[in-house]
Amino acid sequence: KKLPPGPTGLPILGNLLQLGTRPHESLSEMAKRYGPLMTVRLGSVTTIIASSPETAKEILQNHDDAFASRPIPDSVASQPNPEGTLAWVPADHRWRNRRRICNNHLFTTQSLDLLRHFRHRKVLQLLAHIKRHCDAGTPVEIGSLAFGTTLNLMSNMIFSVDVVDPDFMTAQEFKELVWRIMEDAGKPNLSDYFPILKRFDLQGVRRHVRVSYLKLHEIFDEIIGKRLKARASDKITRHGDFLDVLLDECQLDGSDFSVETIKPLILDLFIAGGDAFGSATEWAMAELLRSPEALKKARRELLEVIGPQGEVKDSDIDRLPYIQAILKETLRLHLPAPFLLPYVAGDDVEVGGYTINKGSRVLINAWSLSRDPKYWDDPLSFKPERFLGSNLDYKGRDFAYIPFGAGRRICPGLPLAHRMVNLILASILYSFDWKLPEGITPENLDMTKQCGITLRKAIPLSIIPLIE
Ligand code: HEM
Repeated sequence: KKLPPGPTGLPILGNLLQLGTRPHESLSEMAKRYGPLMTVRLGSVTTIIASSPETAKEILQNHDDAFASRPIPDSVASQPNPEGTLAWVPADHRWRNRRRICNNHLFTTQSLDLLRHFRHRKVLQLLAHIKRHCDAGTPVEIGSLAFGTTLNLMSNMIFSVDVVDPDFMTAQEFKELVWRIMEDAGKPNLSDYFPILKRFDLQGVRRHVRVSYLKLHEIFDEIIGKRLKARASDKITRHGDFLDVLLDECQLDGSDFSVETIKPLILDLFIAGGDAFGSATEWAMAELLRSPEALKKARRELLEVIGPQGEVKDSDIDRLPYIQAILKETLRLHLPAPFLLPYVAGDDVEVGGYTINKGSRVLINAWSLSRDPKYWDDPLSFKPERFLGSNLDYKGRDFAYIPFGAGRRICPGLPLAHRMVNLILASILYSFDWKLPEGITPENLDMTKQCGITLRKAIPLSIIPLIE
């Protein structure tokens, strides 16, 4: 069997040290030498890196059966009942069941249409908060505000309550706990590179992250407990939210759902959704403040479509091609998940004349695909125009551009993300003009990325809202 080629590594550590602080960049450089299907050894774990649209398509589409499962990171495994998650379980009947329920009750066009008023209300609360900063002339951290707005949107879809103070003053605990989990889960962890060392938890990641997991599970316990009590009484207690659906499922004969296993599923939705939304909004605004022409064009489109005295609604998004192009271009340059989520080979599979052995980890370097000069003209420049009049979108059909992944494990939140991030972006651009704080110019705005569970801006973007 011929393994894909790759760099020679050190004894024990393998190629771990060659990853550096920005693994998507270093692996992209290595792929130039070793090819679009490359083997690296990360500690004791053999990992295959796919870095071309062709190899990504082979893995995610032509052999999606063999690459349908994921390895579970040690930090995720530290929460109670980790087998209840959606993102980190093998693609078996339980995974299918969870995807079906999420798809049918959260992400269909019909359910998204029904929740329009929630999204609208959450965006109005965000705008009211920004207005206060505008009146005071103080800057806002736009990524963090978008993150909080998303958590409340999700918590209303799931539980019919706000988990973050909609005025962004108090009740930030939920937000901080989710943030802390993302920070901990995003740190390189020796237990994942040397599974034999797991039980020693040498960096204390498992112990540390478990505290946040337990606190969030406690918050969920309280909400679920209240709902169960109400359901047991005679009152009319249906809220029509996702928790109702999950509790109904728990009651079915032979159900693989229980009150314990729905908590990791709910948490997955908060973690997967919140950070990606926050990061996409923040990068889009950073790029626009570096490209005053694009910012002007976006505001002009909004004024023409919405008129001078209106409000952006989610039904307007289809009529805002330039805003949509800004989001697409942002996700091309700043994919929240540069390697998507990891896969594990369920079988020996032949790809491009090489064998990927059963049990190998597989990473798709989607960051590298969406900057490859073979497929993109002037790939490092921010040019939303490249998406205007083009059929290219992020639905996983074109393998040079897969910020939401592709194949059977493509992001289920894509339809919500499409509506919500476009709505937030359009609303904040329509209601305010924006400028950088004193001393920061479009040329010296720091765009350094920080690798964690997502690729965030290392220095949070702080910008000043204005009303003309
Ligand atoms: C800008 C927004 C978002 C981006 C860029 C994004 C991106 C991704 C990516 C790249 C994956 C991995 C796909 C793969 O491995 O092929 C993923 C998986 C996932 N995403 Fe998203 N996502 C976003 C928003 C959301 C939202 C809003 C939710 C839920 C409310 C969500 C829930 C999930 C879940 C549950 C998975 C795991 C699916 C599975 O393994 O079956 N995402 N997302």
